[in-house]
Order: sequence, then C-alpha cells, then structure tokens
Amino acid sequence: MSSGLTLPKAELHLHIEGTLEPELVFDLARRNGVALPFETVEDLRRRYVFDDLQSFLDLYYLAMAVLRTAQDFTDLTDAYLAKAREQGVRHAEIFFDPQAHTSRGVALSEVVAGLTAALRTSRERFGISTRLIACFLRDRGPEEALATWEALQPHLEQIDGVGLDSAEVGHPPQLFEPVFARARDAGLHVVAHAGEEGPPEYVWQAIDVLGVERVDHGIRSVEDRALLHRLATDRTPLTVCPLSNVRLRCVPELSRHPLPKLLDAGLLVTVNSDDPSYFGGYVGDNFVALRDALGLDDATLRQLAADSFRASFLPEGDRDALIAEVR
Ligand SMILES: Nc1ncnc2[nH]cnc12
Ligand SMILES: [Zn+2]
Repeated sequence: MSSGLTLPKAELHLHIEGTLEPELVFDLARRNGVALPFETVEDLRRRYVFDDLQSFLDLYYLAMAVLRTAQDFTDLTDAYLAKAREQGVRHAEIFFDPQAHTSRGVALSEVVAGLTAALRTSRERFGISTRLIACFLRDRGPEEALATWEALQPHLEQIDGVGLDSAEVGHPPQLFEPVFARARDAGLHVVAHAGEEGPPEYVWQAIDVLGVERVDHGIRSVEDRALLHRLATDRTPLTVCPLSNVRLRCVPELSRHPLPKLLDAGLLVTVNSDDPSYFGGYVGDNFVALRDALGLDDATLRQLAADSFRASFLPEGDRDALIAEVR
C-alpha cells in the first residue's frame, strides 16, 4: 500500500498564488525588475509566522506582486504540478484570484493564458488532470465581484467554476448571491470558503443562499449539530486544510483538529494544502501530519484519498477509475 504521502489523491483546495515559494519570488522579482521589501529568501521565510488569516493575506498579496506576465503564471503552475506529482496528486482543482492581479494592472487575459498554458499539458507531463476555479475576493465587495464576473466572460471556456475567498469575517456569503446566481446559470461549478474563521451561519449561507457544491474549510461546522446533520445528509464535501488551520491559528494544534469529529458525524471530508508554500507542507505532507498527530489509521487515510475523488468535479467514470487505484 502507498503511504499517505504518495496515496493517489485529488487536491480540491489549492490557491495557485499560495504555491509561490520564496526562491521563485526572488527569481521573478529579478526577471521583472520588481523591488522587494525583503533582503533574502531566508528573510522572507522568517516572516511566515501568522496570527490569523489577515496577517497571512497581507504577506500573500504582497509577494504576488512579482507575478506580472503570462510566463510567470505558467512557471508558477508548472512548479506546483511537479511538486504535486511527488505528493500523489492525480487530479487538481486549482483556485486563482483574478482581482489580486487586475487590481495591480495585470490583464486577466495574461493571467488566464499563463495558467492554462501549464494546465493544458498537465496530464501528459505530470499525470495530473485539472480544473480551474476563479475566486472572488469577498473583502472587495459584491459590486467588484460582479464586475469581475463580466471580465471573466471571454475566458469562460477555460474556467470550470467560481469560488469565494480572502478575509472572511464581516463579509458573509449572502452578499454574493447575485454573482453566484449568474455563475450557476452559466453552468459553472460553485464553491465558497466558509467556516474557516467565520461562524457556522456563514456555512449555512454558502449552502442555502449561494448553492455551493462544496464548502472550503467549513471546520467551524463542528459547532452546530444541525449543520453537521445537513452536510452529512446532503453529502456536501468539506475541503479541509489541516496545516493551514494550525498556521492561521483557527485550530490551536493539529492533535486538536476537528477532522475526526467531522468524520464521526458522517461528513465527506477531503484533505488539502490551501497555500502550501506558506503553511509548511503540500497535500501529501498534510496526510502525513494528520496521521502523526491524530493517529489516523491506513483505512482512514485511504478513505480520505478516495473521498477526494468522490468530491471532485470529474465525471463519474474517471472518478471510479482513480478510486480503484487507492490501495
Ligand atoms: N486560507 C484562505 N482563506 C481565505 N482566503 C484565502 N486566500 C488564500 N488562502 C486563503
Ligand atoms: Zn483557501
């Protein structure tokens, strides 16, 4: 049997901008003539200590200033895919943040062209099938989300779904009902971050108002029995990111992570890396860390891996073929 590190798996919660390793930050800064407020790679890495989601987002948005051309986005994505292959990833549903780039003057066409150039040949080169999900930055408000939806129209052939991310508390999902309705009507998949730092009420809104097919994070659902029952009954997957939750202090330590409670409540749980460059591990590393901290047995690790395919947007036949490889 494979170890947790290399078990075949899907990664369903991965921000491509969060795979930007410090070495690549410096390479791209040099290539693009971007001045950085950090002296060295080590200096940058030393800043990877966070108090909460916002303290992480401040650094995340700052570092991505080096991403300027389509080639930068291609190089970033290729580096992730190479790493993901080593971690057993066979399918990846990848988030990107259009507004984080257009707000800096980088054209959306440049971003999408760069990402899709890497994704187009991912299967041949890395054995990884992919989907691309454009996320709205909730702290920039529902009006800007609608404008971003309009800007995405020429690129919808390349985009499989929309999501909702960035600073959660104070920016409830229900504000984004109009833009999610448009995305659903256009036949796109819909997901949203909810219940990472925000209350269970935000998870209710994500499922009832936005109609999401998966909840990203969703860990605070453990605080609400009726919500757990609903998520279990509907088999609505949660894309849980254990190392992220510890680094952003949503959970005090891995041994106290709510994942076992979510499994006991019958939820479809998946394990993911979120922003692996910043949180100390890629997706396979998250499996290994969970095994070590929570004593998860091999059968549970295999269930988590198989459920990552069940929760994916792959067609049923492809899903079943990949699930058969989890052993
Ligand atoms: N963990 C996270 N929560 C919300 N927005 C994000 N953007 C990148 N990572 C995120
Ligand atoms: Zn995330």
